[in-house]
Amino acid sequence: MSPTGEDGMTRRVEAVDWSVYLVTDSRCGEGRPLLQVVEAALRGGIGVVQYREKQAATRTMVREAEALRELCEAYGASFFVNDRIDVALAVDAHGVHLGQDDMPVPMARRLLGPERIIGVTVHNAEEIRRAQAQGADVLSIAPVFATSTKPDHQTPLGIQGLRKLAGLCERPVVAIAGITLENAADVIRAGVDGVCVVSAVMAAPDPETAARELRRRVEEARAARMG
Ligand SMILES: Cc1ncc(COP(=O)(O)OP(=O)(O)O)c(N)n1
Ligand SMILES: Cc1ncsc1CCOP(=O)(O)O
Ligand SMILES: [Mg+2]
Repeated sequence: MSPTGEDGMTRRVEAVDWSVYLVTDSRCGEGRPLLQVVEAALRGGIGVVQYREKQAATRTMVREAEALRELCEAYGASFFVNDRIDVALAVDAHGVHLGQDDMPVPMARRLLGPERIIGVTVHNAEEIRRAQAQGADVLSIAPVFATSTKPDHQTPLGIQGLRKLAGLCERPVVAIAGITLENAADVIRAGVDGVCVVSAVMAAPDPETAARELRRRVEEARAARMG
């Protein structure tokens, strides 16, 4: 399959730009419409958007997810749905993101087919080994730092813990939790391909500038890492 589908969206995992990965949370947008905040973030250079909505009715979710998928398409970004394989399929998302309590990867693969991307949250070496063996396409190491955005998170790994786990990953790998403009470069230097953020962009007074500045710091840190 070509990196870009007929609709202009990037479909192959190798072609996804993981640098700055926005996970949405409608409670973090300071009352602003979700689409408005995400569009500003896309203008600032977000490469991946994940629709993460825990409470809404399914009808609301498919409406919002479809609108976000179209927006991502317009900006050449990739679009994922958190947890909900049915919603991902209904709106033709690039893929889904699954945690350790969500649909197991082999079952998700049967439902999604070979071409949609499956991302998996990993907290330790055993989860990395299993996710890779089961064919996850991208790993998200969590939690790097403490965050109030997901209060039920596990004990934070810190930069040293992140570095150890990132070294075990043979697939694209990102990191999440408590990532801000101030620590994004340290996270990239620990060996991941991108940073995932909720509040650093969703709650920023100016989400476009926040996304642009995050991207600049990620690119600088990656360039320095490569020497
Ligand atoms: C990119 C990314 N990484 C981690 C998570 C968390 O997934 P999960 O552990 O299933 O928790 P919920 O987000 O479902 O509460 C994520 N969503 N995205
Ligand atoms: C979805 C998710 N999974 C682990 S932490 C987290 C939330 C991260 O939010 P923030 O970027 O605001 O710390
Ligand atoms: Mg989940």
